[in-house]
Amino acid sequence: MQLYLVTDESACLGRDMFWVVEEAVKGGVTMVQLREKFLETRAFIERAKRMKDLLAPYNVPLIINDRVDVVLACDAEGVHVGQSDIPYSMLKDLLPDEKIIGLSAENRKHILEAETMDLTYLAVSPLFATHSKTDHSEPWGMEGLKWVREHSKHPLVVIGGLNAENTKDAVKNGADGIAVISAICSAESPYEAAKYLKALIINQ
Ligand SMILES: Cc1ncc(COP(=O)(O)OP(=O)(O)O)c(N)n1
Ligand SMILES: Cc1ncsc1CCOP(=O)(O)O
Ligand SMILES: [Mg+2]
Repeated sequence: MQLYLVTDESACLGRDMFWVVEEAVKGGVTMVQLREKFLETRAFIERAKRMKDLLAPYNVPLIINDRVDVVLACDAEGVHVGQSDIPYSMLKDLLPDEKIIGLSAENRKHILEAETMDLTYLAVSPLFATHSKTDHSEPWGMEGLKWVREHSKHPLVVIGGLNAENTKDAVKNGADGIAVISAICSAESPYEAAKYLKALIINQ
């Protein structure tokens, strides 16, 4: 979870997304989320299976955005859901106990509600404004992250506008993991970008 890559084919500058992901994993990415907002179900499953085969030799877990059916169909390691997605209580019934569950929290109420949940991580979303998600809510900012760290028992992932300039600060203020789309997918070298971010996280 330390360095978490969220995929977005449109952010990959015309390069093959699987190539981008493999370079990023070689550079130090520790978890990958397949985020497909427009694919039909069968194409999503096929892509998820291919991604799982790519990640397995590196022991990097595959997380599926939004879709429990796709998690089950390709035996991915887990799911990431937001506040408008399938509710946590249903997820717990549908998924085997060992699956990773990540949940987005967009405000203080979400953080407090999550205290009774058995989550693998809670995403502070978004930390900063970003063009990679058009419908995001009001950013938490660094002060917001400090508040979350004081009030949540969960491992925290930050997402939204994370890059080489602000990663160290986010970790200092309570982030256990940094999740990115553009800082890796749109980097000239996804390998070097991941390596650099990973070093910032480890040596903070
Ligand atoms: C690691 C991580 N954090 C937050 C999100 C956002 O999830 P959500 O609010 O459900 O929005 P969509 O990604 O589904 O558009 C995420 N995907 N990953
Ligand atoms: C999927 C998602 N959820 C909250 S912000 C975001 C996009 C993060 O993209 P970037 O790392 O390019 O800011
Ligand atoms: Mg969602």
